[in-house]
Amino acid sequence: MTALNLTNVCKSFGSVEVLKDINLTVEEGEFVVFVGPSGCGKSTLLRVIAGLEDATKGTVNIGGTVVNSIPPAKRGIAMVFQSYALYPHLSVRDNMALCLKQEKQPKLVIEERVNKAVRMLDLGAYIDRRPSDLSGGQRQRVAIGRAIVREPKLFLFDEPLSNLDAALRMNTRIEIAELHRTLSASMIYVTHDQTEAMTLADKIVVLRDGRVEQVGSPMELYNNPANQFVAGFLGSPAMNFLTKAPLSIPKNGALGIRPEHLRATKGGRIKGTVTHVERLGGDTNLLVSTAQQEALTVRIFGQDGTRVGEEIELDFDDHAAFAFDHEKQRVFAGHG
Ligand SMILES: Nc1ncnc2c1ncn2[C@@H]1O[C@H](COP(=O)(O)OP(=O)(O)OP(=O)(O)O)[C@@H](O)[C@H]1O
Repeated sequence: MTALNLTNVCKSFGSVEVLKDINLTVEEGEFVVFVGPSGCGKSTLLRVIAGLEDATKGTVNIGGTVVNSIPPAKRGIAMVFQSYALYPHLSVRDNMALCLKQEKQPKLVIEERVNKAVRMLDLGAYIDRRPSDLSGGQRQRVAIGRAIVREPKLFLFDEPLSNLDAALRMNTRIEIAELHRTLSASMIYVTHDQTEAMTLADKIVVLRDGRVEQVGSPMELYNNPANQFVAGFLGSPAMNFLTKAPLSIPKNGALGIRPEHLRATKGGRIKGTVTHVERLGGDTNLLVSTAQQEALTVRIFGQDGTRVGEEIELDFDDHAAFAFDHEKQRVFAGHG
């Protein structure tokens, strides 16, 4: 069954059109990530699905029911916010149980579901604490627990890791992936972080300026971007775009080459000077200024001894390069 179906969804605030004709399907059990630059409409789309905003046009169908006129609490969804949104005066247990109490669920059911979520999220030691006595990561786990106990048809996450530091982000990311495997639930997750998108998603939806640019599995989008925006958005360091000779480049277009596909080699077609070296341990990133004054990033083996100021010759396999036309769309003739 389909968990979510969006048909021609539009959303305007006054005269500003924020979502433009969004069509999207989320299959049951799928982990779908909305990704895109700040202001592209990710959160608004999630809020329209949740019912916190009304769609100006189009239909929102959750689990086979059109929910446009159904209030958020009755849509069978649970949302986890960046800000946790916990009740400060309630304990962890009561924060998690509150929604079920409001639904007038039997006491035994509440206890069972809360205990199960507590075990799943390893929150046993904190059950009687208030949110103010928890770390950011623990608070976010409580917020996730509060969503789990509702046993929703669809989980919605709005940048849930943004307030956590780098190490905790990675741990919590893994926990969310494990949770998805355990619950086999349908999940939609909003982030502007492409690492989160690549590592968590079954399916990534790349949004830009209120429109869907491309939908696909992480590696589909990485290996087969439909346009220059998607190509440049996914991948770290980002794809290089060359626009000047001596290479064969579409008229007024660009040639895209990922940093890991460039290699230093004598007689290479791209000549340049190393302007900066970033040693990350396992990898090293070289910033190179080409003879045509274009900046390139090259990812090489971490132990390489290249220094700033060195002359360098670079090359790549032609089949690893992507050609984009003057409208930034992918061109397949001759490349890719
Ligand atoms: N209530 C509102 N009234 C007017 N404009 C709004 C409202 N909510 C959002 N917008 C506008 O809609 C656009 C999309 O906002 P949204 O928060 O969905 O973007 P986002 O992709 O989630 O961005 P970010 O990654 O920065 O959170 C922005 O230009 C924003 O200013």
